[in-house]
Amino acid sequence: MFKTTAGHIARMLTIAGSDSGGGAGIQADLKTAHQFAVYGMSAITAITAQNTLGVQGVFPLSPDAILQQLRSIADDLGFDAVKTGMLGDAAAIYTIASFLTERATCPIVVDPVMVAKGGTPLLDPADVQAVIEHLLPVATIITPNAPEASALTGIDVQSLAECKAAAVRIAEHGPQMVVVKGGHIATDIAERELSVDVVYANGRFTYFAAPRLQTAKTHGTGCTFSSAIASCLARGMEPLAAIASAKAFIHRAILGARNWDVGHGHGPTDHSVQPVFTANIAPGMFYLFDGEQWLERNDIA
Ligand SMILES: Nc1ncnc2c1ncn2[C@@H]1O[C@H](COP(=O)(O)OP(=O)(O)O)[C@@H](O)[C@H]1O
Ligand SMILES: Cc1ncc(COP(=O)(O)O)c(N)n1
Repeated sequence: MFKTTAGHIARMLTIAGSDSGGGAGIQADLKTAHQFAVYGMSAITAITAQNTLGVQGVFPLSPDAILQQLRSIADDLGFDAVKTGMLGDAAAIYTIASFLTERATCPIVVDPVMVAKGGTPLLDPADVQAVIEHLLPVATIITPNAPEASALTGIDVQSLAECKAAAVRIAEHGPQMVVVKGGHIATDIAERELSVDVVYANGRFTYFAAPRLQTAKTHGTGCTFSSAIASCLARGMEPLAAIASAKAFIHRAILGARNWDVGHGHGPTDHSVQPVFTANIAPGMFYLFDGEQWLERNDIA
């Protein structure tokens, strides 16, 4: 059931690429919004011919085609949160950032997508500067993975300490909150292999950890995570609670699809798992998700 407040239905807009394989991009974003009982809309930036083995083709849409979609949505439907994913090139990034500056009065989650899981570039490294100059200043929350945090800062991000250093550097460009995701780095804490997402805002770090799941079925994890954050923000949740819910959701989604037989490579996650809504998240703490709930575990940090 959609969450309504006096007839208002929470609405989330994704500005991203299409994944023909259905596991990442706008397909992941809309499935995620639906699972959070949020009304999802999309402005498509590029069409990819893609499956779990890799990306076979990329067909970008013109900045004008992107802008017309955005105007159609803004002129009629409106939105309570925006998420951006794969954007194409510097011209598309500039068009989208200008639109958001003029027309968005809601939270904006930027997932700075650069490379697909199989290794295909989805953004030319020459266009990273456009992300820094135009997109970071409009972002409420930015969610780079470790290689993206490296590309945005020049810091070789391979450890928790480097995640923290990169987060501080990225925040200097304007986003209110930075989440450096831990999917790509091995973090052993108290003899447990964890996937730790580091959040930085207002000079403080908050940590969201979950056991690292041993599986290659992680296609679309970043898309799913960022659209879950945007969906929670659209529902009016606080940013840290939104990130906790999103991390719990992606953990359950990876777990849910571990025995799936969809595709022969990096398989998709299970977007039909149940969201976890968490209210009591305090800044500056270390949280561990046990599959059901968030536990405050400053003892293991
Ligand atoms: N093997 C894993 N086990 C548990 N959580 C994971 C795993 N891989 C990724 N995640 C989580 O999925 C989300 C996306 O992370 P990541 O894979 O780093 O992003 P991206 O898809 O952009 O590369 C993060 O919350 C991360 O902690
Ligand atoms: C259209 C599109 N957008 C984004 C990704 C990145 O996927 P991931 O979430 O696994 O980083 C992708 N593979 N395809």
